[in-house]
Amino acid sequence: MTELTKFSVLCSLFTWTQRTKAPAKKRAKFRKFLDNFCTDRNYFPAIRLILPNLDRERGSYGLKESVLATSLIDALGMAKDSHDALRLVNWRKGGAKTGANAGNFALVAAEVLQLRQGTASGGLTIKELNDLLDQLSSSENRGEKTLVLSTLIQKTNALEMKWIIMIILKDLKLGISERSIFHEFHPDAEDLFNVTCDLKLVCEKLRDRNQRHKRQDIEVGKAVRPQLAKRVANAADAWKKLHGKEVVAECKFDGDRIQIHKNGTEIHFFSRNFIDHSEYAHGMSEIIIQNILVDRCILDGEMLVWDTSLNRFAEFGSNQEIAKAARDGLESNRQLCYVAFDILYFGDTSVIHQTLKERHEILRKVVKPLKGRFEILLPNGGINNHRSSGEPCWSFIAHNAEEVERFFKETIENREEGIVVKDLSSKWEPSDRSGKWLKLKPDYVHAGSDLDVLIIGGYYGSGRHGGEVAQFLVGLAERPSPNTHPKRFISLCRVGTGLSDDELEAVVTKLKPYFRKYPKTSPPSFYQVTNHSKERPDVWVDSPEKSIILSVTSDIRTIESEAFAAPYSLRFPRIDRVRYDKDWHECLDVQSFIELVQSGNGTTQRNTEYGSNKDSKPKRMKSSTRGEKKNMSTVPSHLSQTDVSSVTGGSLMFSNMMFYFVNVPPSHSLESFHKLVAENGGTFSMNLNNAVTHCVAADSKGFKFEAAKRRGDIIHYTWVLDCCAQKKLIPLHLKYFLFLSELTKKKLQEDIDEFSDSYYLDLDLGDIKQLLSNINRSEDVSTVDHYRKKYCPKDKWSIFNGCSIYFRTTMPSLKEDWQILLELSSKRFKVEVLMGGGKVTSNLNSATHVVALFLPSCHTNYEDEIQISLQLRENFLEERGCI
Ligand SMILES: Nc1ncnc2c1ncn2[C@@H]1O[C@H](COP(=O)(O)OP(=O)(O)OP(=O)(O)O)[C@@H](O)[C@H]1O
Repeated sequence: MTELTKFSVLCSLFTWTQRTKAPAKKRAKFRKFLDNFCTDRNYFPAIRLILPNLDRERGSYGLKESVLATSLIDALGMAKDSHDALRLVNWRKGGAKTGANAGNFALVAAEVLQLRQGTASGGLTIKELNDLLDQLSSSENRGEKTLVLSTLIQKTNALEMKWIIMIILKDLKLGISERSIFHEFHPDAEDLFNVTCDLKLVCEKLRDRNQRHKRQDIEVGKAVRPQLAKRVANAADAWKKLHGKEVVAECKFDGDRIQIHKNGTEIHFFSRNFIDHSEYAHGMSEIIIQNILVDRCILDGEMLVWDTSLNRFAEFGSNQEIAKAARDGLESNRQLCYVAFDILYFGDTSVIHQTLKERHEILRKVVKPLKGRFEILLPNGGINNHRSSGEPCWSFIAHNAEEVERFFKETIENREEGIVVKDLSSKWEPSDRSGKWLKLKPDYVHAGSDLDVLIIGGYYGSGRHGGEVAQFLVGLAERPSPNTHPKRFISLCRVGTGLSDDELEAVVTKLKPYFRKYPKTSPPSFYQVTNHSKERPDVWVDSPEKSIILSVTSDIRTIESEAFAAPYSLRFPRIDRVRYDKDWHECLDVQSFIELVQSGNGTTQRNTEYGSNKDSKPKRMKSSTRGEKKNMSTVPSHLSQTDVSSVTGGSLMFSNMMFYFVNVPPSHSLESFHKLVAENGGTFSMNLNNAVTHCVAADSKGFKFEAAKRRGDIIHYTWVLDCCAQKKLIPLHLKYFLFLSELTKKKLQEDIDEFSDSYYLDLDLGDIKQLLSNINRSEDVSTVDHYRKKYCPKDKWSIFNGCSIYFRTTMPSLKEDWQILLELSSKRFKVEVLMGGGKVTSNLNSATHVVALFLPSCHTNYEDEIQISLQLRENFLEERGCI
């Protein structure tokens, strides 16, 4: 009898399975357990404890490690500040005693429990345990949960309690896959589970291992394990894999994968983990009922949020918030929107065995789309119909790899997550990831030196990294006043991946002396942080000037962040490398970060165009839970609009043009350019958006420049100045381009050489200078240096190589004729310097040497000085082997 079997038997099976390496032996032992202890073939009570993550009969326990720790402390009646209580709370770090177990909550708990529970089994049966776990999941507050936990503690020993904790945390770490357990249980178990997601049903229907089960089709009301996509490296790869097939390429929407089951007025919203998300019902059920034209149906798709004011999908992460707002009847310009990309069932038949092409046709007939609320994704029609012309479409039939590649690029430029390429002749198969759907996502963006962040805190790891800091809280600098170092750092994100174990250890070892714990409510004052639990590190770096810079990369998209103090956080951040070569104060500042996010993020750009009546603020920044962010300006000073209200009109030469200044030369301010543009009838944007017609820059460096390059041509700022000086629109000769896009290059291929030099346009001296300065000469310079060193190491033609010499020739109260003499002699010296490969400079600041010339005219003391300076000169020449 399964239910009367002692839980200790199951514990022995767990312990044995965990220790045994050979998969076959593990499976054999599991079979033995089923045959010997489940003689009544009532398998579910035991199997739900073996595969707790698949059991949907019991609701969630609402107990993750930290709540479980405090509940156990109460259940055991321990003082909160006792040594063992702290070990439970700090389970990731562990204590001296827990060393090896740090990072594994169940093991740390078992150590603590061992001292209190002893080793004798409490004799709990499988039925009693299941009843108590039912109580635990249905109890509504922590007090009730604590009572159930204390009953469990009374009826078990430490070993049994350890396994119960693992069941509650839904991860037994047995080292045997779900698939092996299913296969050993019954050859059809996995298939049946995939189409029903119902463990109880699987256990009940497949009691006889020798009796095969007729392949079951999907049913309305029972979640199906979703078909998945396989990742490919690039469009060519995708094309190769689907060779000869008819292929549809679709945008990869970034929301929650949701299966909608409609049965009359009964609607379910099943997630990938087959949880029914009833919170979507308030915002969506009515729409689903009215716009699905059949009574029974299963749709596959993505739940997203549509922003009606921006007319686009909102960034990932707001589904729950908007679902709650819909439930509470709150007005908002954002609403839930379901995008159906497939149909699995309609009427009274499953259609997963039909081809995708056929399913698309069914989808078209069955769903009446509603803009921004309920969309269908079809290559011809559906959501594609309301994209404005010029915008990339959401889905299309691809004819070659180049088309897929272009679509992928457009989608990424539009800041979507990626694309999914599908075989139109394929069936829909539950849980399949064999390659009928291929996903293409952008690689991490290598921000290079631009995304340099400072480590400000550390989190203890779990498992292999238990007991040591394994992740970091990183921050950006608050922009310091000129010529000073930053004084405060603003939390940006938590990052843990990217470093090898050795690299991680090296960083942690270096920082260890500066790791300090601070009370939860008062973190170090030099960090601006939130009180969000996700952010709170286990230790802080208590002196930023001792900390280390990390270069991080991330998915190209950022997210608005409530957890961290910076207005945006990074999505899927990774450590690119540790920047031991950089000082702590060389960390990126938050305003530059905002600038680079906004320069590349379509969702934040619409309202920032000069001349529009719209609100000119960039995207609203969410306030943190405790309002720390309120003190920070949402619009950094360099992003705030230039006030051009007082500008009086000049020409209209820039009319119909919108300028975006990537950067400006030090000699000019951004405002001055904005004013020039406005004076001449143009408009400007603070961000790089689709309306910008002219991207202008002074310098081809930086993240913003890279972002602008991805979009197209970049013009040198001198063009704007030249137009204004000549009061006419000068043709955009090639010399005015700082960067030419491939498209423009192609167009101009017949007119220019590799350095963008025109074959037939006449150039003046200024043009040539400009052209030369556009050429990256670093390689040429190093080649010249190489030959100079090789062939004339101490030659008189290169004695002044590398010197930049400033001549002081003016002297106060010098007679005119003496002054002429002095200048004549300095001329000779200057020629000498030039002949020796040096430079003469008139800028004292850039000089490597200063030469003062004196004449024995008005003051006798000068004679001494002449002697000294001549002597100096001789020494100098001698040093260089000239004398
Ligand atoms: N047009 C689409 N077709 C299929 N899946 C889509 C589409 N748009 C968005 N998706 C999402 O992409 C997922 C498919 O990718 P995959 O199967 O690899 O899921 P994943 O493991 O969650 O991957 P990722 O982390 O890349 O989203 C689906 O689960 C779904 O949520």
